[in-house]
Amino acid sequence: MTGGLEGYDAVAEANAQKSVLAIHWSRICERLKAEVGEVEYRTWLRQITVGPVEEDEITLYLPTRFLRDWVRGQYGDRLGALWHAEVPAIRRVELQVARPTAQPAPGADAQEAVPAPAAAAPNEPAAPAVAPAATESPRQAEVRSDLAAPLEPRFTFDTFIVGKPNEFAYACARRVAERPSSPGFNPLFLYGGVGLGKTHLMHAIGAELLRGGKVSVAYMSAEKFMYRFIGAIRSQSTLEFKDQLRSVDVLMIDDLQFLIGKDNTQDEFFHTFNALVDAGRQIVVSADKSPSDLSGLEDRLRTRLGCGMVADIHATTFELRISILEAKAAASGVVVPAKVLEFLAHKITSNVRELEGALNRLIAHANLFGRPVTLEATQDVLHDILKAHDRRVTIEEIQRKVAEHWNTRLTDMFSARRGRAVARPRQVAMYLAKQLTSRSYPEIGRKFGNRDHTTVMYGVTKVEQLMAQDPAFAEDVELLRRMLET
Ligand SMILES: Nc1ncnc2c1ncn2[C@@H]1O[C@H](COP(=O)(O)OP(=O)(O)OP(=O)(O)O)[C@@H](O)[C@H]1O
Repeated sequence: MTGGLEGYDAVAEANAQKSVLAIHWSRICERLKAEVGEVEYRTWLRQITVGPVEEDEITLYLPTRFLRDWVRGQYGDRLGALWHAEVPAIRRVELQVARPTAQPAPGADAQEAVPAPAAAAPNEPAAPAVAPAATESPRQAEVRSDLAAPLEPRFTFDTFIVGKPNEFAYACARRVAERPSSPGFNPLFLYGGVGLGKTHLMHAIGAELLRGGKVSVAYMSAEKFMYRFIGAIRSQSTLEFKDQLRSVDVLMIDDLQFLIGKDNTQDEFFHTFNALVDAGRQIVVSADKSPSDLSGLEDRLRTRLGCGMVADIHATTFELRISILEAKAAASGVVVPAKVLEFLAHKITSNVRELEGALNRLIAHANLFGRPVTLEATQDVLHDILKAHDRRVTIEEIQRKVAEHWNTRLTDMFSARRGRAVARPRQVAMYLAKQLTSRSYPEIGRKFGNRDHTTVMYGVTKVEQLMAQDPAFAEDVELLRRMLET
């Protein structure tokens, strides 16, 4: 944790450029996916990695000449236009062949990726040793953007509202941010239901640590961890991946429950975990359940996870919801009457993400039309969200009804089977889940056998397209919707 070495500025600048480009790139990828569809995207575009920008030209890398030529021929112009729209200073895209070392495109991670083959077991890398880049460069305050996701600037301790349900988790997070690797607090295990602030607290720890000193922080979801790991096996760079991970001061892994059933990745995580803790580095993990309730994780991992500090975040109380709404309304600069805040806090009790989403919509509406926020306007603008909350259709109910209707097995809603006979009803159930509940794409994905949110987005779009093309199919879906609504 030393710093101030020669070359620091250049490294810091390069890192800053990398993380800014990564943000632009992830937006471009979302657009590309929407334009060309998931399958095309995964076949041709997901392997692109972003290189440097020089003057008005950005370099993008592809792993083989064939892919490079294909992408250049089919998508070269579109890539150029999308980059220019994102970053007007970029006018040209240069496609080159290179082994990927930069951050791959979001979703580079096959959603239903085959776990690592036995021949490439995590602890027996077949690859030749690759020099660990991270340990060679001067250590500095950095988010390891080469390795992990950028931190969300909104998620700080200052913007986290503390109340009874989360005060213990908040205090533990603060303590870790102030004194990482303290005995009794390593690992810090945060758990609780969806949308209650686990990710927010993890990012806040990261932001605070970066503010305070020369420390390298890597935050990533467990899902990303797995895909990075699989990617490293495929590209025969597991040793490099391990070295990168083990060179950070603080490793934060979000939504650990994703690793349930992914034995090879669990194994790798376990070894990384031990190596880091033994070297006095801090680990922070979040999950939807406590370590002891995470059945499906290996016992030795659950035991180690529970060895430090375990802190839960409980469901919100009315008081906490009001405090959060007040703070967010005040930060927006739009006047939201107390009775509207109370109405929202009464109606939307599921989690903070939904509460925040509803308030944001009201604020956006007020800004757009320049009208004051009133209770009547709230009921009107949020009628779909409020209806979903009144009706309380669950995703499980939707899955059951859809499976019955198409005469498929309920388990196929969660299975990895992809044949059209099972995939289509699954997509319809995803579509109805999006329409009839206020769940987010990632939450829906989790309910469908831990699928990626992009799979859900693709499924929803597919059903919309089919409904537009095929009136009989549209009628079927509408019928199901009506049955579920009543
Ligand atoms: N106490 C809080 N104060 C302010 N904002 C909060 C609080 N709790 C949650 N939020 C906000 O709610 C949203 C969802 O929180 P977050 O993503 O941290 O949830 P999570 O527990 O990680 O959910 P998931 O299990 O889905 O990953 C974020 O925008 C976050 O800023």
